[in-house]
Amino acid sequence: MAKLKLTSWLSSSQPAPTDAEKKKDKRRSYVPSAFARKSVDANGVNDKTSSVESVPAEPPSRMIALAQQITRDTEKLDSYLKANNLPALSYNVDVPADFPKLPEDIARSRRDIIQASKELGQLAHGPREALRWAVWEFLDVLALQIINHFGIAKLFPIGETITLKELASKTTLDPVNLARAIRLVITKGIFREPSDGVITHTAGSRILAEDGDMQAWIGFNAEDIFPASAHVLDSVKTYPEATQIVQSGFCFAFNTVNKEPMFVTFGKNADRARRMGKAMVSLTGGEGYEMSYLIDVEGGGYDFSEIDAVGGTLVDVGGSHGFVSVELAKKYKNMKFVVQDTTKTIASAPSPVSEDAQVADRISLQGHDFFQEQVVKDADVYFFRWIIHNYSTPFAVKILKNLIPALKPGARIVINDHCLRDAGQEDPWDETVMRRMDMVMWTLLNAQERTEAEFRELFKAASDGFVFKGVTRPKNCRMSIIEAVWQPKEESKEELKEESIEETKAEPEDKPKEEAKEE
Ligand SMILES: C[S@@+](CC[C@H](N)C(=O)[O-])C[C@H]1O[C@@H](n2cnc3c(N)ncnc32)[C@H](O)[C@@H]1O
Repeated sequence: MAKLKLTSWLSSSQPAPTDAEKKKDKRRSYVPSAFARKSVDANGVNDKTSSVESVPAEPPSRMIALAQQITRDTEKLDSYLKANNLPALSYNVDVPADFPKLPEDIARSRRDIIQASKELGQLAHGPREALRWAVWEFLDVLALQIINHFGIAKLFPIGETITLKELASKTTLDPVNLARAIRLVITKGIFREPSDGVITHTAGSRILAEDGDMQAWIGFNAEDIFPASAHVLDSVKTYPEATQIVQSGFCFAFNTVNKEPMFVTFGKNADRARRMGKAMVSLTGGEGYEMSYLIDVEGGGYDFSEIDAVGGTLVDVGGSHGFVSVELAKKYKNMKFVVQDTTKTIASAPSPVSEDAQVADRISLQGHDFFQEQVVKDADVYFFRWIIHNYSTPFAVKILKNLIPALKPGARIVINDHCLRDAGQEDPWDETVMRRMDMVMWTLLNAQERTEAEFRELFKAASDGFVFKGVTRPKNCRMSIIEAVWQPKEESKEELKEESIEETKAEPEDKPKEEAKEE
């Protein structure tokens, strides 16, 4: 097995790494950086994300500054809503579930309100009490898990009331237990109790009642990720290097350690697999993840027009049912697409893949395991969306290496994933979401989100023939576009090809091939 060429944070002046340290290094290409915020004010707040104006003489306290900012931004948002005949914001059952697309400055105000009010609340709690109760947030998830699992929101009509007793009679839940769970979610604006023991809907409970994808999102998070997250500690205590997909918190939670990865477990349970699929639909339809960001070139999406002009081919590796390729094919009328996924996933894809024959005729679907050598030779683009973040470094490197025998000079590798910025450099809410996603990857798959430097290292570890082009990110989108181009030194391609084939036979330790076979 060829050695991974990863930058080590242990400089040569330091003692030689132990075996355990070497194993840890395999997981991620560690890039020292990041804990120092670039621009922090005297109160420890990142001034890049705060639009509080400084007053030269005697600055207001942080709390006052935050409160003033909240007032200013709230007035701005409220005026915009009024000017556009949009309903005032409330928990009322009839308010729209989503904001319309807002102009940039109003969207900025909205984000600042969210962040500033969170910070103000923290300050008002004080450090000790804020910490004490931060760790109890999992209990909110528990209550939501119960409410969602038993479909409580669907049990009585929107706009009507129901007694807790009657509501309980429609479930197998004990009325006292139902009341306990429902009264905790009420503190989050989900349902309301206008009089003792009488429940009615809010906008939040209405979504829970009507949005099947949101039910799946909550179910997947509360019933799969939540128990799995409670076992990450077991997993890292047992396997500190945390690189193997069959040794994740998920595997510990569901008794599949060293047996099968999560994808295989889900492949054996149609309901769970469907729930995860719908949860992904909910996520990718949500703010910051819409597919339009990839397509909209003016907004920073990827420009495939050169490839389209020559009728080139894009391979959508791990492309599920091909919905990304379908959207691309609608915009690029000459390109061809090969969507690859596990045989099981491909078998369940809609046929035709699109109602539009001009689109469908240019898209073919193919069962292919990306832990095997790439079978589509000389394509122009190999595209990975939401794939590389599912794997720790040894696996991700292997996926890239498996491309090499198929690559022609100039072939592009385009990854569409999160790309983490240095700590404190992201919009605070986006940073929270992206770092939580990083924890989800760890929990489920011993995988990770990556920084630009880590993506660069990943390509470098796979082969020097990959020339890293960099990372772009469409405005307001959380996902980035990471690109490398295959430009091998003449003599190295054969060598790399042999190396890749050898590694397909040998590594990584937990036999990823089984994953694709069973899926
Ligand atoms: C998170 S989904 C991403 C799907 C799609 N690219 C998207 O943007 O939504 C990961 C996909 O990888 C597929 N997959 C998992 N293991 C695979 C393997 N070994 N070979 C090919 N596809 C695989 C799964 O079936 C799933 O469709």
